[in-house]
Amino acid sequence: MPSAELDDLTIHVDTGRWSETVAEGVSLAVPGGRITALLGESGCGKSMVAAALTGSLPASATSTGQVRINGTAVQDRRQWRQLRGGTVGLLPQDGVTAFAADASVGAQLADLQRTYKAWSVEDACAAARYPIENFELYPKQHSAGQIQRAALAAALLPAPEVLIADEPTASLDMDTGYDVWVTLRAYADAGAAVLVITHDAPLLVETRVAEDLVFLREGRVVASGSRADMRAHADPYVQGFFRPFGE
Ligand SMILES: Nc1ncnc2c1ncn2[C@@H]1O[C@H](COP(=O)(O)OP(=O)(O)OP(=O)(O)O)[C@@H](O)[C@H]1O
Repeated sequence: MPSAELDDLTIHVDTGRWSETVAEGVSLAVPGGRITALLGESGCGKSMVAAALTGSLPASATSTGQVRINGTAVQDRRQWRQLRGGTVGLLPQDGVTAFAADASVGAQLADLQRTYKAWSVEDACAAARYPIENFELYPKQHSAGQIQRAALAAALLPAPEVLIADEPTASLDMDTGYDVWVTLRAYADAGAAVLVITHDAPLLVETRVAEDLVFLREGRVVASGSRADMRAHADPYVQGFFRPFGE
Protein backbone atom coordinates (compact mmCIF):
# COMPACT_ATOMS: atom_id res chain seq x y z
CA MET A 1 0.00 0.00 0.00
CA PRO A 2 1.30 3.50 -0.79
CA SER A 3 1.89 5.90 2.06
CA ALA A 4 3.29 9.33 2.92
CA GLU A 5 4.59 10.25 6.33
CA LEU A 6 6.06 13.26 8.06
CA ASP A 7 8.21 12.72 11.11
CA ASP A 8 8.99 15.71 13.34
CA LEU A 9 8.92 18.19 10.46
CA THR A 10 9.93 21.75 11.25
CA ILE A 11 9.89 24.40 8.52
CA HIS A 12 11.50 27.77 8.87
CA VAL A 13 10.96 30.53 6.31
CA ASP A 14 13.42 33.39 5.93
CA THR A 15 12.65 35.81 3.11
CA GLY A 16 15.30 38.34 4.12
CA ARG A 17 12.58 40.78 5.20
CA TRP A 18 11.03 38.48 7.78
CA SER A 19 11.55 35.03 9.18
CA GLU A 20 9.13 32.66 10.84
CA THR A 21 8.82 29.04 11.89
CA VAL A 22 5.70 27.97 9.95
CA ALA A 23 5.60 24.31 11.02
CA GLU A 24 7.02 22.82 14.17
CA GLY A 25 7.45 19.15 15.04
CA VAL A 26 4.71 18.02 12.65
CA SER A 27 4.27 14.25 12.45
CA LEU A 28 1.46 12.72 10.45
CA ALA A 29 0.70 9.67 8.35
CA VAL A 30 -1.25 9.44 5.11
CA PRO A 31 -2.03 5.76 4.60
CA GLY A 32 -3.11 4.14 1.35
CA GLY A 33 -6.77 3.41 0.76
CA ARG A 34 -7.88 6.26 3.02
CA ILE A 35 -8.49 10.00 2.93
CA THR A 36 -6.73 12.05 5.55
CA ALA A 37 -8.07 15.59 5.96
CA LEU A 38 -5.77 18.35 7.15
CA LEU A 39 -7.77 21.08 8.85
CA GLY A 40 -6.84 24.33 10.49
CA GLU A 41 -7.36 28.06 10.46
CA SER A 42 -6.05 30.20 7.63
CA GLY A 43 -2.28 30.69 7.72
CA CYS A 44 -1.59 27.86 10.17
CA GLY A 45 0.82 26.10 7.78
CA LYS A 46 -1.34 23.58 5.88
CA SER A 47 0.03 24.47 2.43
CA MET A 48 3.57 24.37 3.78
CA VAL A 49 2.95 20.84 5.02
CA ALA A 50 1.61 19.94 1.56
CA ALA A 51 4.73 21.45 0.00
CA ALA A 52 6.96 19.41 2.30
CA LEU A 53 5.07 16.22 1.37
CA THR A 54 5.62 16.89 -2.34
CA GLY A 55 9.17 18.27 -2.26
CA SER A 56 8.02 21.72 -3.31
CA LEU A 57 8.91 24.01 -0.40
CA PRO A 58 9.76 27.57 -1.50
CA ALA A 59 13.43 28.52 -1.83
CA SER A 60 13.11 30.69 1.29
CA ALA A 61 12.24 27.65 3.44
CA THR A 62 14.55 25.28 5.30
CA SER A 63 13.29 22.16 6.99
CA THR A 64 14.33 19.49 9.43
CA GLY A 65 12.69 16.13 10.11
CA GLN A 66 11.86 13.36 7.72
CA VAL A 67 9.49 12.88 4.79
CA ARG A 68 8.85 9.25 3.86
CA ILE A 69 7.11 8.16 0.68
CA ASN A 70 6.14 4.51 0.52
CA GLY A 71 8.33 3.94 3.58
CA THR A 72 11.50 5.46 2.10
CA ALA A 73 13.00 8.71 3.40
CA VAL A 74 13.27 11.35 0.67
CA GLN A 75 16.45 13.31 1.06
CA ASP A 76 17.27 15.29 -2.06
CA ARG A 77 15.88 17.00 -5.16
CA ARG A 78 16.89 14.13 -7.42
CA GLN A 79 14.68 11.75 -5.43
CA TRP A 80 11.79 14.23 -5.56
CA ARG A 81 12.12 14.56 -9.33
CA GLN A 82 11.76 10.80 -9.65
CA LEU A 83 8.76 10.70 -7.32
CA ARG A 84 6.79 13.63 -8.73
CA GLY A 85 4.01 12.74 -11.13
CA GLY A 86 3.53 8.99 -11.05
CA THR A 87 4.32 8.44 -7.37
CA VAL A 88 3.47 11.73 -5.66
CA GLY A 89 1.03 14.25 -7.11
CA LEU A 90 0.09 17.72 -5.89
CA LEU A 91 -3.10 19.57 -6.65
CA PRO A 92 -1.98 23.11 -5.76
CA GLN A 93 -4.24 25.56 -3.95
CA ASP A 94 -4.07 27.93 -6.91
CA GLY A 95 -4.90 25.72 -9.91
CA VAL A 96 -3.31 28.07 -12.42
CA THR A 97 0.14 27.23 -10.99
CA ALA A 98 -0.30 23.63 -12.16
CA PHE A 99 0.06 24.80 -15.78
CA ALA A 100 2.46 26.67 -18.02
CA ALA A 101 0.93 30.03 -18.98
CA ASP A 102 1.63 29.84 -22.73
CA ALA A 103 -0.21 26.71 -23.85
CA SER A 104 -3.86 25.67 -23.76
CA VAL A 105 -5.03 23.50 -20.90
CA GLY A 106 -6.17 20.81 -23.35
CA ALA A 107 -2.71 20.59 -24.93
CA GLN A 108 -1.06 20.31 -21.50
CA LEU A 109 -3.47 17.60 -20.35
CA ALA A 110 -2.81 15.69 -23.60
CA ASP A 111 0.95 15.95 -22.88
CA LEU A 112 0.43 14.41 -19.46
CA GLN A 113 -1.51 11.54 -21.01
CA ARG A 114 1.30 10.91 -23.49
CA THR A 115 4.01 11.13 -20.80
CA TYR A 116 2.46 8.95 -18.14
CA LYS A 117 0.15 6.63 -20.11
CA ALA A 118 -2.05 6.19 -17.06
CA TRP A 119 -5.44 7.93 -17.12
CA SER A 120 -6.94 9.15 -20.40
CA VAL A 121 -7.65 12.88 -20.69
CA GLU A 122 -11.37 12.09 -21.08
CA ASP A 123 -11.52 10.01 -17.89
CA ALA A 124 -9.46 12.49 -15.86
CA CYS A 125 -11.61 15.43 -17.01
CA ALA A 126 -14.82 13.55 -16.27
CA ALA A 127 -13.56 12.59 -12.79
CA ALA A 128 -12.46 16.17 -12.09
CA ARG A 129 -15.69 17.60 -13.57
CA TYR A 130 -13.58 19.74 -15.91
CA PRO A 131 -15.64 20.91 -18.92
CA ILE A 132 -13.78 19.81 -22.04
CA GLU A 133 -15.33 22.70 -24.01
CA ASN A 134 -12.59 24.76 -22.31
CA PHE A 135 -9.73 22.73 -23.80
CA GLU A 136 -8.62 25.49 -26.15
CA LEU A 137 -8.43 28.11 -23.41
CA TYR A 138 -5.19 29.18 -21.77
CA PRO A 139 -4.96 28.69 -17.99
CA LYS A 140 -5.64 32.35 -17.15
CA GLN A 141 -8.76 32.37 -19.35
CA HIS A 142 -10.48 30.01 -16.89
CA SER A 143 -12.57 30.87 -13.86
CA ALA A 144 -11.09 29.94 -10.48
CA GLY A 145 -13.36 26.90 -10.21
CA GLN A 146 -12.67 25.77 -13.79
CA ILE A 147 -8.90 25.92 -13.44
CA GLN A 148 -9.10 24.17 -10.09
CA ARG A 149 -10.90 21.28 -11.79
CA ALA A 150 -8.42 21.33 -14.68
CA ALA A 151 -5.61 21.10 -12.11
CA LEU A 152 -7.32 18.10 -10.51
CA ALA A 153 -7.49 16.43 -13.93
CA ALA A 154 -3.76 17.20 -14.35
CA ALA A 155 -3.00 15.74 -10.92
CA LEU A 156 -4.97 12.56 -11.69
CA LEU A 157 -3.50 11.96 -15.17
CA PRO A 158 -0.22 10.40 -13.94
CA ALA A 159 -2.27 8.25 -11.46
CA PRO A 160 -0.08 9.14 -8.46
CA GLU A 161 0.07 6.62 -5.63
CA VAL A 162 0.08 9.54 -3.17
CA LEU A 163 -2.19 12.49 -3.94
CA ILE A 164 -1.93 15.72 -1.96
CA ALA A 165 -4.86 18.01 -2.74
CA ASP A 166 -4.72 21.57 -1.39
CA GLU A 167 -8.28 22.88 -1.06
CA PRO A 168 -9.68 21.07 -4.12
CA THR A 169 -13.22 22.36 -3.60
CA ALA A 170 -12.51 25.92 -2.44
CA SER A 171 -13.86 27.64 -5.57
CA LEU A 172 -16.64 25.19 -6.39
CA ASP A 173 -20.38 25.29 -5.87
CA MET A 174 -21.82 22.71 -3.46
CA ASP A 175 -22.88 20.16 -6.10
CA THR A 176 -19.60 20.24 -8.03
CA GLY A 177 -17.63 20.20 -4.79
CA TYR A 178 -19.56 17.12 -3.72
CA ASP A 179 -18.71 15.41 -7.03
CA VAL A 180 -15.03 16.19 -6.50
CA TRP A 181 -15.17 14.62 -3.04
CA VAL A 182 -16.78 11.53 -4.61
CA THR A 183 -13.89 11.36 -7.09
CA LEU A 184 -11.29 11.68 -4.31
CA ARG A 185 -13.10 9.00 -2.31
CA ALA A 186 -13.09 6.62 -5.29
CA TYR A 187 -9.42 7.37 -5.88
CA ALA A 188 -8.55 6.48 -2.28
CA ASP A 189 -10.78 3.40 -2.43
CA ALA A 190 -8.70 2.23 -5.41
CA GLY A 191 -5.68 2.21 -3.06
CA ALA A 192 -4.09 5.67 -3.22
CA ALA A 193 -2.92 7.57 -0.15
CA VAL A 194 -4.86 10.85 -0.25
CA LEU A 195 -4.33 13.95 1.88
CA VAL A 196 -6.86 16.73 1.43
CA ILE A 197 -6.40 20.20 2.85
CA THR A 198 -9.82 21.68 3.27
CA HIS A 199 -12.02 24.28 4.90
CA ASP A 200 -14.97 22.25 3.64
CA ALA A 201 -15.87 21.09 7.14
CA PRO A 202 -19.66 20.96 6.56
CA LEU A 203 -19.36 18.53 3.67
CA LEU A 204 -16.68 16.52 5.42
CA VAL A 205 -18.89 16.09 8.45
CA GLU A 206 -22.07 15.35 6.53
CA THR A 207 -20.61 12.88 4.05
CA ARG A 208 -18.03 11.28 6.35
CA VAL A 209 -15.79 11.14 3.32
CA ALA A 210 -12.47 11.30 5.21
CA GLU A 211 -11.67 8.71 7.84
CA ASP A 212 -8.64 10.40 9.42
CA LEU A 213 -8.44 14.03 10.53
CA VAL A 214 -5.38 16.09 11.48
CA PHE A 215 -5.83 19.49 13.11
CA LEU A 216 -3.08 22.03 12.69
CA ARG A 217 -2.83 25.25 14.70
CA GLU A 218 0.00 27.78 14.41
CA GLY A 219 2.21 25.21 12.71
CA ARG A 220 1.68 22.42 15.23
CA VAL A 221 -0.53 19.35 15.21
CA VAL A 222 -2.99 19.82 18.08
CA ALA A 223 -4.98 16.61 17.48
CA SER A 224 -5.18 13.76 15.02
CA GLY A 225 -7.06 10.51 14.71
CA SER A 226 -10.21 8.90 13.42
CA ARG A 227 -13.27 11.01 12.76
CA ALA A 228 -15.02 9.47 15.79
CA ASP A 229 -12.04 10.19 18.07
CA MET A 230 -11.85 13.76 16.82
CA ARG A 231 -15.56 14.33 17.39
CA ALA A 232 -15.05 13.31 21.01
CA HIS A 233 -11.87 15.35 21.46
CA ALA A 234 -11.93 17.87 24.31
CA ASP A 235 -9.90 20.63 22.60
CA PRO A 236 -12.23 23.59 21.86
CA TYR A 237 -10.27 24.33 18.65
CA VAL A 238 -11.09 20.84 17.37
CA GLN A 239 -14.69 21.01 18.54
CA GLY A 240 -15.08 24.32 16.71
CA PHE A 241 -14.96 22.43 13.43
CA PHE A 242 -17.93 20.25 14.41
CA ARG A 243 -20.07 22.53 16.53
CA PRO A 244 -21.87 24.50 13.80
CA PHE A 245 -23.33 21.29 12.42
CA GLY A 246 -24.94 20.08 15.59
CA GLU A 247 -22.39 17.38 16.27
N1 LIG B 1 5.86 30.89 -0.69
C1 LIG B 1 6.00 31.31 0.56
N2 LIG B 1 7.14 31.94 0.96
C2 LIG B 1 7.29 32.37 2.22
N3 LIG B 1 6.37 32.20 3.19
C3 LIG B 1 5.22 31.61 2.87
C4 LIG B 1 4.97 31.11 1.54
N4 LIG B 1 3.74 30.53 1.53
C5 LIG B 1 3.26 30.67 2.78
N5 LIG B 1 4.13 31.29 3.59
C6 LIG B 1 3.95 31.60 5.04
O1 LIG B 1 3.81 30.36 5.72
C7 LIG B 1 2.80 30.46 6.74
C8 LIG B 1 1.81 29.34 6.55
O2 LIG B 1 1.15 29.55 5.29
P1 LIG B 1 0.30 28.41 4.58
O3 LIG B 1 0.09 28.87 3.18
O4 LIG B 1 0.95 27.10 4.79
O5 LIG B 1 -1.06 28.49 5.42
P2 LIG B 1 -2.43 27.70 5.20
O6 LIG B 1 -2.76 27.04 6.50
O7 LIG B 1 -2.35 26.85 4.00
O8 LIG B 1 -3.45 28.92 4.97
P3 LIG B 1 -4.79 29.06 4.06
O9 LIG B 1 -5.84 28.21 4.70
O10 LIG B 1 -5.09 30.53 4.18
O11 LIG B 1 -4.42 28.65 2.66
C9 LIG B 1 2.20 31.86 6.63
O12 LIG B 1 2.77 32.65 7.67
C10 LIG B 1 2.66 32.35 5.28
O13 LIG B 1 2.91 33.75 5.33
